Amino acid sequence: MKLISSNILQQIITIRPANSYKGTFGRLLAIGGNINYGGAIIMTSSAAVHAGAGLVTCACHPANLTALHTIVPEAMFLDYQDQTGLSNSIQQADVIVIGPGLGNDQLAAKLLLTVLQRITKQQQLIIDGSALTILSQHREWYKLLPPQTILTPHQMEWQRLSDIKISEQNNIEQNLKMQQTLGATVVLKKNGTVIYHYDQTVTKLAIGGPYMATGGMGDTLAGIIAAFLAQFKQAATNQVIDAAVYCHSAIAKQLAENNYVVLPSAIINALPQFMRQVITDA
Ligand SMILES: NC(=O)C1=CN([C@@H]2O[C@H](COP(=O)(O)OP(=O)(O)OC[C@H]3O[C@@H](n4cnc5c(N)ncnc54)[C@H](OP(=O)(O)O)[C@@H]3O)[C@@H](O)[C@H]2O)[C@@H](O)CC1
Ligand SMILES: Nc1ncnc2c1ncn2[C@@H]1O[C@H](COP(=O)(O)OP(=O)(O)O)[C@@H](O)[C@H]1O
Ligand SMILES: [Mg+2]
Repeated sequence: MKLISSNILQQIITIRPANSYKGTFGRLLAIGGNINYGGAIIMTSSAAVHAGAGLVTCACHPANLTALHTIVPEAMFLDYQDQTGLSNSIQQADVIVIGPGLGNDQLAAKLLLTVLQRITKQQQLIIDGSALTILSQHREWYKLLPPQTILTPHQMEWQRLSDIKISEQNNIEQNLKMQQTLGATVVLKKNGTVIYHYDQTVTKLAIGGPYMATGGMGDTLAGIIAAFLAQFKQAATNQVIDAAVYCHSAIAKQLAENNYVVLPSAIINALPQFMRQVITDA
């Protein structure tokens, strides 16, 4: 198991080519945000915009439209009940993230199945939050996961998916076995997040802390991972994921020097400056 070092940031976050446009940095579709959990998908979308994704569409319950456009007008809106609109957006996306605030009703399950059935090998999929819980309740869908899928469970979500109890989740071999069964990358989020990559390499995060224990922190991470995958296409996927996970906690750590608790929104706001600093320091 290899510790992720700060060098990963300089390796992945590079100067943007002059000859570029928004399409160069990826089309991202974020699906989630039911009537109760709109904040989750808004944080995911906002994190993705601030982390540099070229074009972000947020598919959620229409009750969240005004809040979405107030907080992050750069993001486009789609009613997640609009089947034609969703089909088109799925087709156009380079990266899809599904789950933050999606909830666990019939519509939510239908949305996840639609994505699993329509996604192609050229696109990348991140499954987070409620969509992980839904997946654990439909284990016959495990075989539908495209090989490049990234799962970002917290410990209870991992227990639901894998039947590995939280108390046994330090057992790397057991986690790796389940990761192989799923054929996906697993970002097992906790104090000392461990990433079980698709090729069975295992990396560990040694930064971050309890100042991050706030609702929305994982929703924000999902947006950062998605944005990094959407724009840093020249680099190896394993490293792009490690860089996104490191970046999220490195910003939190920096903010925690002056803040008792670090809000996900504060991490989001700090992203552009932090990423610029990485280039200056390189
Ligand atoms: N502003 C918004 O809109 C927000 C919306 N959100 C959205 O809500 C949806 C549900 O996601 P969720 O994570 O809140 O609930 P769930 O999956 O039931 O897990 C909680 C259960 O697991 C247990 N537990 C044990 N260990 C744990 C661990 N290490 N980390 C976490 N939990 C742990 C825990 O134990 P307890 O605390 O009760 O002891 C409890 O029984 C999802 O779509 C998400 O995106 C949130 O992001 C918040 C902000
Ligand atoms: N004590 C802690 N130390 C380090 N990281 C933490 C701690 N508590 C929470 N985190 C981080 O915060 C995030 C929480 O994710 P998650 O539970 O999915 O949040 P939410 O669903 O509310 O957005 C993860 O990235 C996790 O590693
Ligand atoms: Mg979560």
